[in-house]
Amino acid sequence: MLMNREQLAVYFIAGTPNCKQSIEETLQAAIDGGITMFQFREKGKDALAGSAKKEQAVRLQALCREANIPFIINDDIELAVEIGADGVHIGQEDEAASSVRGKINGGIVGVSVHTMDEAKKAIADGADYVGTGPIYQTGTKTDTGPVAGTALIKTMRAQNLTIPIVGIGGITIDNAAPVIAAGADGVSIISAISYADDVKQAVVELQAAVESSN
Ligand SMILES: Nc1nc(C(F)(F)F)ncc1COP(=O)(O)OP(=O)(O)O
Ligand SMILES: [Mg+2]
Repeated sequence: MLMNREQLAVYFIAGTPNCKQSIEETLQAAIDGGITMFQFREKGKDALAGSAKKEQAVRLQALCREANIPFIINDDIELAVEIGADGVHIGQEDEAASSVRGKINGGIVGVSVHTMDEAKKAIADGADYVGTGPIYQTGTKTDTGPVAGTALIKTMRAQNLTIPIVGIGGITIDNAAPVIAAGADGVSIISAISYADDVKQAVVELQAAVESSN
């Protein structure tokens, strides 16, 4: 699936451990609010595995297909290939984007980067977008590096790297605008959506925050 940078605008990421309600209800409400891309990141305590994880992925993939938004799987390349996901997101400890691209025939490949060298390697390897952070303090990912702010986003743009960039880590309605102002094409959100009292409204407000700073 070809990706355009506008699809990164409000990129919802979630796994079953991150959701108050059922992940299906949360995802559908987020879709109704206007998310532009979804990533199934089934990680951490109580995360599903094996056939339960695959069946959950297939149900979420169907919701995304119905809404015509890309369905991305984090880390689990084999599962992405098996169910025909629209793409994968990989970290520095996974195989290179170049070899992943070969496996997901035309799917989207996103890479987590924390330095200019990692960003340049991801670009050379053919990544469709890079994710960088944590922009702010995050409560979700326990093994993050130090809070990075928007420095790497600004540096990448200052050096005329044009690859689509999404910021991640502690982003909320109130602090999303600076991420876009720094040069990111979108924001990746877990808790500010999945734990919102009104998921749909939270997405609507995030979309407005992103659009206001474009
Ligand atoms: N899942 C992610 N998605 C993004 C995206 F760009 F989509 F916002 N950025 C970063 C991550 C972090 O992924 P994770 O598997 O927890 O850690 P690591 O990067 O160390 O593999
Ligand atoms: Mg990973």
